[in-house]
Amino acid sequence: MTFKLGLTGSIGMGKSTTAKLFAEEGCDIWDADAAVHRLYAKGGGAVEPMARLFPTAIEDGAVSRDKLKTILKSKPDALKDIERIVHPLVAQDRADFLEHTQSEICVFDIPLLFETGSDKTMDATICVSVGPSIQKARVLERGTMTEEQFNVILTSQMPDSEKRQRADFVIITDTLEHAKAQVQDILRQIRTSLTHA
Ligand SMILES: CC(C)(COP(=O)(O)OP(=O)(O)OC[C@H]1O[C@@H](n2cnc3c(N)ncnc32)[C@H](O)[C@@H]1O)[C@@H](O)C(=O)NCCC(=O)NCCS
Ligand SMILES: Nc1ncnc2c1ncn2[C@@H]1O[C@H](COP(=O)(O)OP(=O)(O)OP(=O)(O)O)[C@@H](O)[C@H]1O
Repeated sequence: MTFKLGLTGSIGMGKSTTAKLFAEEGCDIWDADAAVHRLYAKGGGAVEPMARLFPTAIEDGAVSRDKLKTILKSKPDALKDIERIVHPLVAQDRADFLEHTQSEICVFDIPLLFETGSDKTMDATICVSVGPSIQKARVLERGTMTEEQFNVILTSQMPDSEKRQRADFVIITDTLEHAKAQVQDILRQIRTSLTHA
């Protein structure tokens, strides 16, 4: 039996970075954002249904994120329609991964873990968090989003404070060394609970 550890956190809080730390400790990782990238790519499962609803978002047989962001700029509500197409396909990708993993502890990096109710399918949950000014600076430093786009995403997510309250564990992502120590401590606790189960 695989122990399923759900990893979440608001935009730019350090999910991918923390997931890599778990991978370094030997955990298999499933990444919801990476699944969306596969689904949007040429030949991916989301291309056809997205083309039906958002024909202008298709470029060279793939879903263009830039085009989607342009659509969202004039129509923020379109995010809900995108989610209705994408989320069931993402759920299928996750089920396929779970069927094939051999890992004792798997980490599921899911930005919308609590919003979609996926937390209920996990054995434990983690929220990564850091102060709001560091969060915003880190996202804008990447240069892939404007402040306006950052705000659209942020307001569509559950507030950080609520995620932290709901999660079984919180990892503060202020430095890599601190995050690594917290990852190792969580794994120690889970492994101890598994050997005593
Ligand atoms: C809005 C889009 C075009 C922005 O693309 P872009 O490449 O600039 O950003 P990226 O995909 O890396 O997302 C950055 C972060 O935004 C957050 N985010 C993305 N989609 C959503 C959403 N529907 N609701 C809330 N937050 C979201 C996540 O924290 C994510 O890690 C893209 O995220 C998208 O198509 N989202 C819809 C699919 C979805 O719901 N994905 C979430 C994981 S299942
Ligand atoms: N523990 C940490 N110490 C220092 N910097 C960190 C830490 N964790 C993440 N960062 C930095 O914060 C930024 C965002 O991290 P990351 O991409 O892991 O976040 P994310 O939550 O996966 O983002 P998104 O929600 O956009 O997918 C990156 O520049 C990363 O280097």
